[in-house]
Amino acid sequence: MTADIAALRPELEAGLAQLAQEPALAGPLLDYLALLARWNATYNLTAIRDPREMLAKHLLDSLAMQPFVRGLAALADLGSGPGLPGIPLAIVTPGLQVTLVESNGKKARFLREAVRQLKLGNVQVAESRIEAFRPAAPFAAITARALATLPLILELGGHLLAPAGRLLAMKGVVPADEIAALPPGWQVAAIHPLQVPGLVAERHLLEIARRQA
Ligand SMILES: C[S@@+](CC[C@H](N)C(=O)[O-])C[C@H]1O[C@@H](n2cnc3c(N)ncnc32)[C@H](O)[C@@H]1O
Repeated sequence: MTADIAALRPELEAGLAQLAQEPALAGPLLDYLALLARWNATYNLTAIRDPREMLAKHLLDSLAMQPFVRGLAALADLGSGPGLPGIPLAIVTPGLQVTLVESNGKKARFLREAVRQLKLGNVQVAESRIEAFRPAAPFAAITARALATLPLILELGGHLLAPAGRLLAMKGVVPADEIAALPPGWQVAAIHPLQVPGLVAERHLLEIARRQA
């Protein structure tokens, strides 16, 4: 790990404390950040290039939704890109199986390398279009961050959810227009404002579920 990334530890530990997470998790999270920053220099995996900025906008932003996946057995992170929010969630939630669904070849290659180097035994990589992905069993939840509108996410990945499963979508301001355009059979089950340490921007987690007959 380079010195500039190691120097982020106090800031990350403070953010983890604010999110009621163990400070000891800073180690594996910084290993992931270091790998992401290294690959990003060549492969352009994320537009955010400064590791310090990645800490709040990628790591802590992803972890702010962790209370809503705690207790789940398995989820699929759709359009995971460089593993967000799936990899930070998997690191801090070892009992959770996380499948990262990503169709871009170089991003999927990075994800496989991250799983290998960081020894993420609870993470699988599915290099696939979301809409073409056919897992052995449906998921209790699908996550999506910076992927698409709510209706499009459901169109692409609704088939991946178990009957009582939920889409957990990270958004900035609550997208009233997207909610109004939800496909028939789906409804908002909950909207949670999120506090992301180091970010002033508004963040929300939307839970979308099937309407019960
Ligand atoms: C803007 S990036 C967001 C990445 C990550 N979720 C994040 O929060 O940083 C969207 C990602 O979704 C992937 N993607 C878009 N449509 C997809 C599809 N239909 N199937 C699989 N991956 C898709 C893209 O390749 C890209 O990596």
